[in-house]
Amino acid sequence: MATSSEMEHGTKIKIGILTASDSCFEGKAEDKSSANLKILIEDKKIIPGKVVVQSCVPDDIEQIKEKLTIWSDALKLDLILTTGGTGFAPRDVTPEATKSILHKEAPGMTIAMIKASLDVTPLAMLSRLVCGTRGSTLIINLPGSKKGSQECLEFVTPAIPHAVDLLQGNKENVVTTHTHLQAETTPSAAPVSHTQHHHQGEHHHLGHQSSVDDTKVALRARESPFPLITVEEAVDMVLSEAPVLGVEKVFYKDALGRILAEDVYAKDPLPPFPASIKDGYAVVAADGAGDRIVLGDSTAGSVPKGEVIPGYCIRISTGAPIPKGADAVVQVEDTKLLKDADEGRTELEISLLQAPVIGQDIRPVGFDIKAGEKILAKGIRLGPSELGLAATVGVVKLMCHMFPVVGVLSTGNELVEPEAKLRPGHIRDSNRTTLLAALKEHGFPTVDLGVAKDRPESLLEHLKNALRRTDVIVTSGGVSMGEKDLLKQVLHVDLQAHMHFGRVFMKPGKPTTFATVTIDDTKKLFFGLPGNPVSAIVTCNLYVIPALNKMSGYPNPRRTVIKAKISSDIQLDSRPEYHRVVLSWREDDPVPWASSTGSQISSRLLSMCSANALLMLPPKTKEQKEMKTGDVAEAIVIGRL
Ligand SMILES: Nc1nc2c(c(=O)[nH]1)N[C@H]1C(S)=C(S)[C@@H](COP(=O)(O)OP(=O)(O)OC[C@H]3O[C@@H](n4cnc5c(N)ncnc54)[C@H](O)[C@@H]3O)O[C@H]1N2
Ligand code: MOO
Ligand SMILES: [Mg+2]
Repeated sequence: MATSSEMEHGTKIKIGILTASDSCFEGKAEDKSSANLKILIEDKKIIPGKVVVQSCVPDDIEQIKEKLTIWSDALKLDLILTTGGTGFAPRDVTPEATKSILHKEAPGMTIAMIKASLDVTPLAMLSRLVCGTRGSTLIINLPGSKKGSQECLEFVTPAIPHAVDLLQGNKENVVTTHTHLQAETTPSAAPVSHTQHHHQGEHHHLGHQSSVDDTKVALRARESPFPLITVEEAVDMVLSEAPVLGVEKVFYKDALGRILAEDVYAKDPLPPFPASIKDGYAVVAADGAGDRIVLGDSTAGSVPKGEVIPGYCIRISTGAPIPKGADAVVQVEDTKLLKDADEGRTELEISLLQAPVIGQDIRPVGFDIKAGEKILAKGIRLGPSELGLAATVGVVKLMCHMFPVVGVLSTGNELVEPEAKLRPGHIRDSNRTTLLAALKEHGFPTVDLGVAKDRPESLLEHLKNALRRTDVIVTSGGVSMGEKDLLKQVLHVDLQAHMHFGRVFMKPGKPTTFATVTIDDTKKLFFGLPGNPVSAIVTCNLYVIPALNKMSGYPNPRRTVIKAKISSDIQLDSRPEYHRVVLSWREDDPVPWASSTGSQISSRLLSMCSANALLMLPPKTKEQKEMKTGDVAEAIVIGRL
């Protein structure tokens, strides 16, 4: 459901992907990067184009040059992406090969990739990516790794359609882009209306001027302008704003976790032929107990030859078709061997120990599923057995609700990548990892939007990029009262977002923010979660997951709430608390017991470790200051029980 940049651009960019790698060429390594780039372009539509050619060459300067030249001059591709061969290894020669065939270099694109990559890893300093044009073809070197190539491509995608327009001489598109750019960068420009906004939506990624003034720190608000609402009010608001997404046909193998949008009927009956329920002998029941001559066999997957007549039987396996003439199956345990031949290779005669009953151990046609029967109802979630049922009846394309694409953005000048060296004053970004994993665990497609700095321009740039690529944006940090907490202002002032709430009476998660923006008649949801690691994941569970459930078509998108007993006394907080607990069952007690994960300070992610529920504790009152061991409270289930 993410915005299709194809619609914005109108033309399809012809793209080639060239992998330069000795090991991939020799088949010693899998070329994951080029496959991923193709998915990004054709499925995720990050560029309005089509991959028309893909090839892998060794790290050989002549072979790389040859491909680039033919693809530019003969195939007249609009864009060539190379992946691999850009590092410091002796065989890495992609930049040299590229440079030697370019007519003009485009260092700005290289700088854009390196600048943004440096926020991800200091090793980006070693990048040697070259970009430029040959004739009307734009050539971009990307790193060899899947992650690196994806990130770098994403960093330059905002400029690609315009670059192609310029190279192709698409005057109309070029003029529109310039006009919008000028409008966007005029300092006195009034805040855009919704109509203007969605018009600008086509190219808004080309300028990131923010109207938020973050310089007058002394004059910042000393009180939050947002009313403190209850969690119930907040959840209701989120659910009433979240739209149920449209439907699409999904291949059954890709439909796990989707909500079915139309009933599914069986075309054929199951079993499609009368089938045996047991391994034994197909017989004529009226013949009674006693001896039978074995005529042959019927095993699953074959069509039995011959007909069973009184005095005879056919050996049969579970699931095999019942042969003509037979009306009962007698399991092998109820028979005795009378005569065999060829040292037991042939069964000649057996005896039935009991008289069979007509129809015994036979599944008639349509016993499990009748032809035309409704087997899956609209609104159900497609789990393993539902997909199996679709497979059984041969319905391989299922009409399902779309999944929302969810982007996760961290904000904060203090954040570094987990793999980077910790510098003074910095901490590692954990929220992005936690939130992306939580969303993935629920089956939603995610986009890692990286880290924005606590600056209006950086926030705006990241949010605009996110708006193009996702249906729902989940950010963490920057929503409270600090001088660097600018997210609410950027949403409101620069993006004209409708701010539904900005504070909730809860612990953790008080500054949780929810806003919506409508672009091209499509509503995008923003969840500005608080930066404290526990606050972020608790509020993701409380607000984001139900919203995504609703968007995906769940008839009941709310979280599951059960009752639990408290394992030890808990002091109540002045705010309603969502206390992290591990629920487990004790012998002879049907109600689970909730044991606290320890200190509940919202910076302590350890308090989420192993927690499978959030115990909903009421705020402290004069009358009640604590809850006692054995008291019952409600708990939101957030993990495996
Ligand atoms: N004057 C007030 N100060 C604060 C209030 C308040 O009402 N008045 N609310 C407090 C509450 S409650 C919370 S929760 C936090 C929320 O703060 P922000 O959402 O503005 O988040 P930051 O200030 O950016 O960060 C808070 C904290 O979390 C750390 N952090 C941020 N992002 C990450 C990340 N991706 N991974 C790991 N840790 C992260 C950050 O370094 C800070 O320590 O505000 C209180 N203040
Ligand atoms: O509401 Mo904050 O999330 O306590 O730390
Ligand atoms: Mg803050």
